[in-house]
Amino acid sequence: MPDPILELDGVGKHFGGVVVLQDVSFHVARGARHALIGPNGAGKTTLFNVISGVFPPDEGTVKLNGRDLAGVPSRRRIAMGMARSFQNIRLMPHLSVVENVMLGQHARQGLLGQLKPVGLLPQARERRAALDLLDAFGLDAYPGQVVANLPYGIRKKIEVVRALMAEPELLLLDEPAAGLNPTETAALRDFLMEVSARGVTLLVVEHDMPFVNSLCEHVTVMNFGRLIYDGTAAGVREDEAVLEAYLGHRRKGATNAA
Ligand SMILES: Nc1ncnc2c1ncn2[C@@H]1O[C@H](COP(=O)(O)OP(=O)(O)OP(=O)(O)O)[C@@H](O)[C@H]1O
Repeated sequence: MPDPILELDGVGKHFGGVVVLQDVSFHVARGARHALIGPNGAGKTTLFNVISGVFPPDEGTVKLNGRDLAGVPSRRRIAMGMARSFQNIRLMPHLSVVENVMLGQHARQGLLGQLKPVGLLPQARERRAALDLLDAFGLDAYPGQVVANLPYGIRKKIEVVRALMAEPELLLLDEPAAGLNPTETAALRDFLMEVSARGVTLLVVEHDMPFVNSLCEHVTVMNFGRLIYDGTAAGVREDEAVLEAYLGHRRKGATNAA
């Protein structure tokens, strides 16, 4: 791959005696919309935690823009260009939309966890940047509204916009379509296409396969902590190891012991 933004090489992780990730190696191309899929318990969230620096791998390396991230804490990774939005929305429900988006700037500075809402809310420049971002993504109807009062699909978009305040080159999205109805899912897909068109690389963990197929051109599949497929989204539908992982299909001629 000519210009990877993210490189994983031989990543392993165990919790006590349980091996959760084993020899995971793949690259994410700069500018890609790349999905990471696999059955429940395959290790996807654990891998996201290793990539974003929640905990270190036991083996292997993770590189961002060619730089080894060993020992680099999460907040520093954000400053280096990596942002993450979580499966369960982590917006502050009692704050307004624009205030929540402004907090994304503090995430870049490593302050999100230390902020006391309202009292330390920052300045006009950051408010302007947040408003511009909301405007750019068609969310200009919402800045003053309290997040708790908004539909789930809109809150999902706001969470992504907040992550964009950190001006990431690489955005990690953990099950962005979970809990959305089909209309909201389609709107989120269009929204993420727009984010991608602005040059942000997307790495997306997702169970919703129609959503994956309509958003991502590259798919990596994990099963039992190992990588079983890494290639085009079109090819994944034909791959026997993937079919077997999801559906329990047996290859022709395979024995029960195989
Ligand atoms: N802190 C931990 N301690 C022990 N085991 C863990 C820990 N975190 C995850 N695991 C185990 O690691 C395996 C992989 O979990 P992980 O959450 O990464 O999978 P996943 O692919 O994200 O699953 P899902 O699609 O259900 O979210 C599971 O068997 C899980 O029980």
